[in-house]
Amino acid sequence: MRIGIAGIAGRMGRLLAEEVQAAGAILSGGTLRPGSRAEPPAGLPIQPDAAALFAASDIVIDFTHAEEAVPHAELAARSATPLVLGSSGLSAAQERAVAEAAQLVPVVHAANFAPGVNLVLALAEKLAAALPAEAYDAEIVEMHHRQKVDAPSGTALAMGRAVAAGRGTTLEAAGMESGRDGHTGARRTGSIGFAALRGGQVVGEHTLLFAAATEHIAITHRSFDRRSYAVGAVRAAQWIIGRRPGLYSMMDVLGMR
Ligand SMILES: NC(=O)C1=CN([C@@H]2O[C@H](COP(=O)(O)OP(=O)(O)OC[C@H]3O[C@@H](n4cnc5c(N)ncnc54)[C@H](OP(=O)(O)O)[C@@H]3O)[C@@H](O)[C@H]2O)C=CC1
Ligand SMILES: O=C(O)C1=N[C@H](C(=O)O)C[C@H](O)C1
Repeated sequence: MRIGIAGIAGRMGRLLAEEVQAAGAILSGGTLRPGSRAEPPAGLPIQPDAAALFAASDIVIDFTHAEEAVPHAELAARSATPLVLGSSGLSAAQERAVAEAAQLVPVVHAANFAPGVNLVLALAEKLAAALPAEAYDAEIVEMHHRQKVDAPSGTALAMGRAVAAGRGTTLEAAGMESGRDGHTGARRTGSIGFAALRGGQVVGEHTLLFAAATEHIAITHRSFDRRSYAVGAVRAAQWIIGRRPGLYSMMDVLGMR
């Protein structure tokens, strides 16, 4: 199996290259951002552009940037090359375009490829179904390294969606309260709150709180090593081969639904 890696010089790209090789797959190459000054990992094949990467690969893994998600999904559909997509911060229109491409080619898009986070997402939905939204306010706090460019994190949004699903609604309908500042007014019942911290080299921390008048429940997931994401993404790449076109999640890969 030939696996290609978009953004091979990135924090995730480098680890993905190692994990593809550790899994015994062939690393068909990687791409750099046009004009990039980043040093690619020594000895790894660099493709001139994304089209060449897709042509040389049986599967492509993309952990780059939201802006690349749609062009990469379209290339995947055109070349019938399954895609494992990890980038976060996609707009609603970008999410829709990826879903459209996934009608033609299998795509795994996950906010977080670490197995533990996916268990937390399942738990979040169950807790939200059991705890009345009128009494238990759902708040999500996340912290990441100072280089992260999008907020709230994709994982925090996935937690919000899981809570909304448990309450029989959507995140959009429930309402997001994000980045509170100034005279915000009182919290709206049923809305889902988000707070994003950035600093140092925190790999990724997420806490989901259900806060009521007399008690609160908190579930925290902490990632200490990006390798758990890379191992999960390579597992998704091995799983996706031979699947029907469609948009899959890490829950599908882990057999959790
Ligand atoms: N789903 C998951 O489990 C996880 C998802 N992520 C997500 O993966 C993405 C990448 O994270 P990370 O590896 O930390 O980021 P980095 O900035 O370290 O790496 C991004 C790589 O993509 C390249 N790139 C290509 N096109 C673009 C573009 N348009 N804008 C910016 N970079 C581009 C960069 O090139 P250059 O080197 O020239 O800048 C770089 O090599 C993020 O969206 C992050 O949120 C991260 C970890 C886990
Ligand atoms: O940018 C990161 O680093 C991470 N991004 C993902 C997200 O936005 O949730 C996953 C993980 O938290 C690390």
